[in-house]
Amino acid sequence: MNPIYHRAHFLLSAPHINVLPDDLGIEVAFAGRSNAGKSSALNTICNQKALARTSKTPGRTQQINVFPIDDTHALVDLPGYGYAKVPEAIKRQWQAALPEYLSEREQLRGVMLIMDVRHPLTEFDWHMLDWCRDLELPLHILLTKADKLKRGPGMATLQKVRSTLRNDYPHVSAQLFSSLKRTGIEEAHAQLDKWFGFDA
Ligand SMILES: Nc1nc2c(ncn2[C@@H]2O[C@H](COP(=O)(O)OP(=O)(O)OP(=O)(O)O)[C@@H](O)[C@H]2O)c(=O)[nH]1
Repeated sequence: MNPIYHRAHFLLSAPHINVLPDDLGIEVAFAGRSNAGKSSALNTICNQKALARTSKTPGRTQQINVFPIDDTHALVDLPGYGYAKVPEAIKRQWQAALPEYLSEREQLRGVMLIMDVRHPLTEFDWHMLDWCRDLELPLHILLTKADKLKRGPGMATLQKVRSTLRNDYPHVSAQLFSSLKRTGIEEAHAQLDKWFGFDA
């Protein structure tokens, strides 16, 4: 487990990718369908209770939140996707901005895609998978809320996701995760270490 992630701290919320600062160094983005458990996963990975606000009300994460770890490495929390109460115009704006961010953000090294293990590979997830594949951007799936399933069904879901993606999505890896039980943290840290170059 790499304690460097415990140093993550909130820097800013950006309403649009155009106003993100350019000098963040290497960046890893966290994406996910609204309510998948993205904020909780970020908090767990960074060992902080309220780094990214978690909420039982889906969709509170409507801005791009930036959490530097140090001067040259940052975690970026992208808005939760698919929240019903967000006005259509904002949804459309974000739908257009997301692929733009993925394609134009030069310092972006990888994407952590958070899925609820009970509802993996939603329509939004497939868009993310396709965009990242087209850009040859590595993507790692956290199948979170794994505590909601027994070990057998959890492992079966993981194997199913891996085998579904194996042939057509070579830049994708996947793991089980639980913020509640704090499982899968080491594996998630190892993936981040790789992207940030902390494993060298
Ligand atoms: N059992 C269990 N519940 C979880 C886990 N992670 C998140 N939750 C719950 O799922 C709900 C949504 O979690 P959040 O982390 O706020 O989800 P989010 O994806 O950031 O949601 P948005 O703000 O809409 O983007 C909350 O009620 C959490 O307590 C987990 O690992 N296990």
